[in-house]
Amino acid sequence: MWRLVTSLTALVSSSKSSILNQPASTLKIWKSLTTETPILARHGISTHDCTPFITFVLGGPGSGKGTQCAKIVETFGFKHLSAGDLLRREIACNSKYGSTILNTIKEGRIVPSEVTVKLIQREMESSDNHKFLIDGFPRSEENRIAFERIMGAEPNIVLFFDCPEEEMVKRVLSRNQGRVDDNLDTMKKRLKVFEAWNLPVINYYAEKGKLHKISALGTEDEIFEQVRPLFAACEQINSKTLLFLEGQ
Ligand SMILES: Nc1ncnc2c1ncn2[C@@H]1O[C@H](COP(=O)(O)OP(=O)(O)O)[C@@H](O)[C@H]1O
Ligand SMILES: Nc1ccn([C@H]2C[C@H](O)[C@@H](COP(=O)(O)OP(=O)(O)O)O2)c(=O)n1
Ligand SMILES: [Mg+2]
Repeated sequence: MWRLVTSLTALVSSSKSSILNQPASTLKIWKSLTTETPILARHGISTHDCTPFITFVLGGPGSGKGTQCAKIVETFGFKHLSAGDLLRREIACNSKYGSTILNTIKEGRIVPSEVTVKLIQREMESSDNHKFLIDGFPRSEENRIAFERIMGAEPNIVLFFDCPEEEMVKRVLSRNQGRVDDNLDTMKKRLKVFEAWNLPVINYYAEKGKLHKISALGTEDEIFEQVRPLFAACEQINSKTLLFLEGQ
């Protein structure tokens, strides 16, 4: 359950994290509680009042978004929603949008926002979890605005895996998952699309003070050590807030 808003300032400044490329004073996080406790009940806080905690996970193709999301899920219990996976599922089940999505993905372009947001919405609304990692979304300002309009929500934090193009190309070409877009031709187009459409979204969240830029070079574990402090800080807030409530 997600409810109170707490400032991370103290926690972040004591975490010695190098990933926070913004003043800690601008960082706000919603308190997360996954279970109803007597302490909460005494304070009139119910799990029915849930507001989701939303993390957008951005980065170029092959920057390691999916790999790091799996680690966040395993360590912090988030629900992982990969926009690309949801779209590929539509192709696989021959939905009415299937062939349009397939052609768009092959050409390295972005699927119309209405389609992608509806898929994300369906998953969020049917999930018992309230902590979401939305991976590979928003990929354009149009995506971002459609999400805000349809869901009436904004992300609490945004991760950006910053990776040199050369490394992204290398990783995508050796990904070996049988994806129709993992070839040099589509990859070149995807990199152009990333620069033209995704970078403005990244800049938007940087200006809003929500962006956490992470260097995507290094081993998977080294990269996760940059990610971990962010979510660990959220967990620390949970326990501190509970202790605070307990003292009331
Ligand atoms: N830190 C890393 N170093 C080397 N290869 C990586 C790293 N992280 C992920 N990979 C590999 O690179 C490929 C792309 O990673 P993936 O998580 O699918 O990226 P994205 O979701 O951003 O496209 C995968 O084959 C993955 O195993
Ligand atoms: N928000 C999104 C996310 C993905 N897509 C489409 C277009 C993308 O090139 C493909 C693949 O996305 P995916 O996030 O799975 O790709 P990477 O993991 O970054 O390689 O899906 C989209 O149209 N809109
Ligand atoms: Mg991915």
